[in-house]
Amino acid sequence: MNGVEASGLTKRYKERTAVDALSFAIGEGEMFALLGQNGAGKTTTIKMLCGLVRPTAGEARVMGHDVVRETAAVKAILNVSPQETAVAAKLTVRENLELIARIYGLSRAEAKARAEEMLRVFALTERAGDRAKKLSGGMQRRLSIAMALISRPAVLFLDEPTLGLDVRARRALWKLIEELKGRITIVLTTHYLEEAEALADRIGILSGGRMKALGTAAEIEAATGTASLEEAFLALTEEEATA
Ligand SMILES: Nc1ncnc2c1ncn2[C@@H]1O[C@H](COP(=O)(O)OP(=O)(O)OP(=O)(O)O)[C@@H](O)[C@H]1O
Repeated sequence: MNGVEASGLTKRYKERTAVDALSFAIGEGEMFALLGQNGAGKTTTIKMLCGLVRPTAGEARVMGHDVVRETAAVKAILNVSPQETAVAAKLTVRENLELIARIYGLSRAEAKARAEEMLRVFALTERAGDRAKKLSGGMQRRLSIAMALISRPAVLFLDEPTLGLDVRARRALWKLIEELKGRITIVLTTHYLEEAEALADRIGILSGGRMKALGTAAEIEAATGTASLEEAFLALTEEEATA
């Protein structure tokens, strides 16, 4: 079974086509990076895959469940770590984790146990009693991803997971994300091409709502006759930049 698949997936807002007939499949356990300039359609695509925005046309499935007809099932098996971290500033780090676990229906004891596990995995145990607003940007990102993972989703969407982080914090987060590789299906959006190259099994490049290329970094470079992912990206998104 594929982790995520889309067929002719389209979203139109009045005269603007945000996502234009996308068809692709992401294997179960694959780490997939969705790249594109601002306004290329990444967020709209992810919102449709999460059942948050209704497609104008086409269809999509998450672990075999249709995102429109089986929205509840889709929401139960995926989770999202959004661009703006969804951390409650006034709650402690541990409380944030337990709250999400409880929202997902875990018992108090289970929620506590999972929160401790996440604190350990994400190296936040020492800060567990601190209010979330006191954490550094890197720690808040780690907490945000830990919160998305506490429900043990089969599919995880990571929207710009390392936005605004310094080099060291970014590398630390890459390591944590890498450890998830193969265990769950991950769709990650990023503006950092080196992040996509470091983490993703395959990369999709969106421009003007269309998938301009899909494959490994090497395949995309070969298909565009370029020597780096950055050059390939610039070549594939040129049309949009001058439109
Ligand atoms: N609710 C909406 N109503 C009208 N137009 C929208 C709406 N949401 C998105 N759009 C338009 O759809 C297009 C794609 O937007 P989207 O947010 O998906 O891009 P993105 O690739 O995620 O960009 P970014 O990198 O800036 O986050 C843009 O032209 C945007 O203005």
